[in-house]
Amino acid sequence: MSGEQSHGSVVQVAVGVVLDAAGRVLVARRRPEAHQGGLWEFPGGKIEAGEDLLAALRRELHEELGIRVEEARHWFTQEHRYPDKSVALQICLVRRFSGEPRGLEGQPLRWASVAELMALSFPAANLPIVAALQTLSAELPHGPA
Ligand SMILES: Nc1nc2c([nH]c(=O)n2[C@@H]2O[C@H](COP(=O)(O)OP(=O)(O)OP(=O)(O)O)[C@@H](O)[C@H]2O)c(=O)[nH]1
Repeated sequence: MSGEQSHGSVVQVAVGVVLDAAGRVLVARRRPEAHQGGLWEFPGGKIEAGEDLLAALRRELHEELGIRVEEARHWFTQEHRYPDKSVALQICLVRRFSGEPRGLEGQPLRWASVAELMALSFPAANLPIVAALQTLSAELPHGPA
C-alpha cells in the first residue's frame, strides 16, 4: 500500500472517462491477474500521496495510453467497498486530449458508445458510472461529448 493516497483504508483512484468527438468512451481491459482482473475499466490508477487529482489523471493516462490530457474536470466521486478493499473512484470527464491512445501496458482498448458499454463487464464500482453516462447522453442531443 505504500505510495497510495489513503483516507482511512480507502484507496483513492483517478479515473478518466475519455470521450471522442462522436461521444464514444474509451475503455480498457484489466490484466487477468489484477484486482477485478479481466473486466473492462476506465483508464486511471491510484493517486499517489500528496498528488493532485488532475495531476494523477494526467500521469496515469500518459503512462497507460500515451495521451496528453488537455481538458478534464472532476465529475463525481464513486465509493465502493469490495470484499478485499475499499476504493473511492474520482471520476473525471476528459473532453480534450492529444495523441492517439495506445495500450502501452499491453491492455486491450476499445472505443464504445454508451449503448455498447452496457454489454461489457465492469467492476461493480463502475456500474453507477455507466448509468451516469446514460443519463448524460440522454440529456445531450449529440451524446456525452
Ligand atoms: N483504473 C481503474 N480502477 C478501477 C476502476 N474501477 C475499479 O473498481 N477500480 C479499482 O481501483 C483500484 C485502483 O486501480 P489501479 O488500476 O491503479 O490498481 P491496480 O490494482 O491495477 O494496481 P496494483 O496492481 O498496483 O494494485 C483497483 O482496486 C481497481 O480494481 C476503473 O474503472 N479504473
